[in-house]
Amino acid sequence: MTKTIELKGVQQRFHARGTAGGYLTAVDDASFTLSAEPAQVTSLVGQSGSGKSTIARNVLGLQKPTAGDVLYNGKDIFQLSRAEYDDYRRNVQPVFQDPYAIFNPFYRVDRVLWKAVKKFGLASTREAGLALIEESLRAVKLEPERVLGRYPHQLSGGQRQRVMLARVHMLRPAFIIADEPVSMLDAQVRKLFLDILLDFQRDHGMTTLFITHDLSTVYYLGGDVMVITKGVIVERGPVDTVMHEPSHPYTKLLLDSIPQPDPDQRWTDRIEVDELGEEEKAEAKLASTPETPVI
Ligand SMILES: Nc1ncnc2c1ncn2[C@@H]1O[C@H](COP(=O)(O)OP(=O)(O)OP(=O)(O)O)[C@@H](O)[C@H]1O
Repeated sequence: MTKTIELKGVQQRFHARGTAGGYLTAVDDASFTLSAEPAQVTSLVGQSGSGKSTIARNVLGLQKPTAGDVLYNGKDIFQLSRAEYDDYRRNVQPVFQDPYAIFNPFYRVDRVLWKAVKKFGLASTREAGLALIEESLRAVKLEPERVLGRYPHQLSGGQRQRVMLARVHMLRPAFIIADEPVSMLDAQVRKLFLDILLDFQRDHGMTTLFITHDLSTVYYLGGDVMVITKGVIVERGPVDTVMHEPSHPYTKLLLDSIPQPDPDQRWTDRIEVDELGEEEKAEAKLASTPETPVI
């Protein structure tokens, strides 16, 4: 059976002071399906505060939607049996913007890889485990001898991100949920990271939900795109079609806001953020206690 992740009418509300009704609708009636076969890249693009990370958290089971369903292979992820849950945890892997939050600064980076080997029983001997770790580090263009034995602060942001990709490579999940994974990386390392994701799709059949505010990254990845604004997915389709023939005014606005390298054509347009002020949004976010994702 083809593995699937399906969102059906997902709505996420948060309590927020100073808003109409005392709550904020971060995601409204979101529905889409990700399928493991054929492997695909689907991007979710929208401005800051549009609800992208909330959808990622819903898909990863870190946030239970106020309404609607998140289904894994047709079953509600919040009601999986033990065996189904284990399968889901192995096959739906996150990659976040800042992997620094996931590494424990007191342990060498090896630990995150060895934990995956042990937790998911990937090797029966230490030698086999090490061979697997080294193979996966090489698959993400890292030299094992330059990474193993180091502490997180001794690696660059791009190297830390790729250690997380090495972990994904070891697990071979059906799905990667990548939430702004390249927004802290420079252009060259960003391209390297995106190429690795495309390799994973082509060579290992991994399907990625790629969350970003950056249309040029979406364009590079290809595949399908969903455009989200104010919690609502307003447009979706193949990247080429959406980019060249956008049908929703918001998509047109996003496209118009891409800076032009032509000095005679300066970037002057601003994108208006939604009706909540930035301060209110920041306050609403602060009011909640962020959970540290456990992987
Ligand atoms: N736990 C929470 N409690 C209250 N409000 C929240 C919570 N999480 C998110 N929000 C609010 O929901 C809205 C959507 O936030 P979300 O983080 O999903 O947006 P985003 O598109 O990922 O933005 P960014 O790109 O800046 O991360 C924002 O207005 C945010 O302040």
